[in-house]
Amino acid sequence: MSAPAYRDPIVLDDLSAEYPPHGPSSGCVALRGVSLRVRSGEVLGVLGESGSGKSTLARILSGRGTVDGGVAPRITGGDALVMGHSARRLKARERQSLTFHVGYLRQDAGARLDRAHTVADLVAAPIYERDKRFSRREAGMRVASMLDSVRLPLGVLDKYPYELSGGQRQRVAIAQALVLGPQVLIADEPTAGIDVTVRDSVVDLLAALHGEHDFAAVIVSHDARVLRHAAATVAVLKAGSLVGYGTMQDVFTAPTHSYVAELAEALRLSE
Ligand SMILES: Nc1ncnc2c1ncn2[C@@H]1O[C@H](COP(=O)(O)OP(=O)(O)OP(=O)(O)O)[C@@H](O)[C@H]1O
Repeated sequence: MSAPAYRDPIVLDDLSAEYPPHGPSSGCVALRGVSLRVRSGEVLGVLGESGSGKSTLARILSGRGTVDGGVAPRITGGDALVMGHSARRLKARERQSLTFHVGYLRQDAGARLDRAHTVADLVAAPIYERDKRFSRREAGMRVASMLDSVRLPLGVLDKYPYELSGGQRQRVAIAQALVLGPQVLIADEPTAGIDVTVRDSVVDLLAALHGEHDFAAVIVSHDARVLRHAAATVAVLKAGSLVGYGTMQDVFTAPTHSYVAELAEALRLSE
């Protein structure tokens, strides 16, 4: 299940994607000719208003296809290469390899943790999904070390999601996304739904984990302030098109689109 040779973990080449018509839904173009790349160890922030295509992009990059049994986005033009795998032509075996190497923190991940399982079982789940006979002892050690990484006490191991705060649940979800030691992390709105007082600590945690584990990451947010400390480069989407791309500094000091100028102004006001 090794990945093909590649230079940059993520390369988007003129990527267009849409949701095909489904039942009463008439379908929708979600991404329009997006090109960008994420280099090894780089953190890219993806910004955009609601409906701009951020989650669609995250979903495609994660290699997971559909979530919640909904319609999966279909690539209609260009391609996304993730660790050398073409998202457009992903075979089942390649998908397995990709999902092993790419951690995915889906939108509302903390809130969606299965209430019927303890933290220990939830964080270990990706390990046993891969290998049912994996050593319990080794998995336990890995889970404990992940909890430590996400700054949670071992006392939460036997707790259920409903016994934790929103911020703690999100940390459990982050531990789950990282337990297989991915080379790429895709985090979709990691601070959404979390109390404003702990929002910064979740972003700081992601930045610290990135420093410790050196994965490449794509962090999606509708809020530029969330990305300010975590991402060096940023891609701004508007109605599925890329309207800003480069270092945070370049994108916001010389905006090339009125929407990016609005974001830059909001950032300045929040300083
Ligand atoms: N399963 C789906 N079926 C049909 N259309 C969809 C589906 N999911 C998203 N869309 C549409 O695709 C477009 C992009 O949606 P997407 O969820 O990627 O946006 P987003 O930027 O992540 O928004 P938000 O910040 O609200 O999560 C929107 O117009 C949305 O209505």
